[in-house]
Amino acid sequence: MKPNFLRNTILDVLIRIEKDQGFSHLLVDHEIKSSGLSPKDVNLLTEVVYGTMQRKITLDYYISHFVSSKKKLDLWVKMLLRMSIYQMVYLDKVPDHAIIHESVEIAKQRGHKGISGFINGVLRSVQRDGVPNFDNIKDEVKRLSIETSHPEWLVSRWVKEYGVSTTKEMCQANLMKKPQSIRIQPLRITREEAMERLQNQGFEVTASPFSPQGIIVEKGNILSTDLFRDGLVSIQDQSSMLVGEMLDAHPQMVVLDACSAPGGKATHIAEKMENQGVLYAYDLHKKKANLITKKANQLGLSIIQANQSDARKLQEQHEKESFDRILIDAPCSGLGVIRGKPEIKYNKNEEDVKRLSEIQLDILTHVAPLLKRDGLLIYSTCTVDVEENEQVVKEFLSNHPDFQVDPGFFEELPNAVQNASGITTFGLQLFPQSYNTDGFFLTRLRKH
Ligand SMILES: C[S@@+](CC[C@H](N)C(=O)[O-])C[C@H]1O[C@@H](n2cnc3c(N)ncnc32)[C@H](O)[C@@H]1O
Repeated sequence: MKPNFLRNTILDVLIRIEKDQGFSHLLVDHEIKSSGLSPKDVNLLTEVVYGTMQRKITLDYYISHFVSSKKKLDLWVKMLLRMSIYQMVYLDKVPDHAIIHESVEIAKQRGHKGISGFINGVLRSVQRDGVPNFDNIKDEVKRLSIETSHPEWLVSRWVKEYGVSTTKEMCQANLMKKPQSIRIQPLRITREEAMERLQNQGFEVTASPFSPQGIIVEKGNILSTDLFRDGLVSIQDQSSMLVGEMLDAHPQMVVLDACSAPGGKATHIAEKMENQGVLYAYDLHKKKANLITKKANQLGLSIIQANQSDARKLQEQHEKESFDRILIDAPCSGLGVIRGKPEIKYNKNEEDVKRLSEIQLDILTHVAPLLKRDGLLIYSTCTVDVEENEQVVKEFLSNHPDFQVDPGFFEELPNAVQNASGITTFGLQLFPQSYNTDGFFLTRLRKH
């Protein structure tokens, strides 16, 4: 292996995420599979890549105290400073002098002597003086933006939508790790048996209060287990499990999942239907639609018919009022899943939110006629934003007097979320800080 291989790899991944606006989880997964790193190095790579991405704005604030704003930094130099300062401030695994030494070596390999001297100077100043605090930033939104590394437009928007204290908690929660959760395939294994088998393999697990199929995995890598390999469990955030729980799908029903890939919720619904009936699952992209079939096969679920289609054109293939249940898990800005995909907070903007809310309403409007009378439709997103969630539902209802938010929805929510702070007349907004889940919105509409 080349000298400083691990840190050079981390630097390359960070540069690619920034330059190509790549997804951190895909790039990290690719690197883990192809680089032959040891489990210990994989942990450090994951921690430093995600941590540096999560704290980008804060790290740039620190850097601005040691480097004149007039100095133009190459991307790799900026990234090397960010990842080095991240390790010095937030991790205690490696001593500062070792971090500085390695960073200077990398700078020598990639640049000229002046650059390695510059890196050495900045990092030694950080080591000597420590990083600045945020006390002198008087504007609250700006301070929160820099302290928790969320862009100012987003902090300001959340403050308007949810108030200062919820926003503060949300921004801070977005910097924390979230436990993984899994869902058992109940036609193959019980929750008790799965928990026992995992405990026997050294996992720390607890039963999810969101779903009788859910298990929270506090510690351990589920991907390496036979349970996962053999399709007895699948990975799913607890918030997403609420969809399958609340759709109230039964065996022999005809169900539509209009925006379905990669099929996490479709497979849950098929499990609820005990693999009897039919579940049509569509996605705009053919490649993604294939993922649904793959997942269904892994879990031994044969009632899912996955195909490519634009949800807005499904009336060309299906009769009006032909579905007992419909799920619209709409494309969204993803502001609820920042913990797992930190680049989202930097790549999205207010125009994206507006554009997506128009698409969401359009999909809802075109799919709604397919629902039978007295049927149920769930609208959900993995975002935290009023315009994409409550406003879309409000607008849809104002144009569709034959639909209402199903009062039974609120009554049937699991006890754990009965008093959630995000409940409004339009549905349930889960905040990441409330139950240590993704940020997620769902509501259930009934057609009369
Ligand atoms: C939030 S994801 C769905 C996640 C999925 N329900 C699950 O649980 O695995 C939204 C999906 O909608 C798809 N999509 C976007 N626009 C669409 C459209 N007009 N019609 C159908 N699918 C669409 C995207 O490709 C994406 O896979």
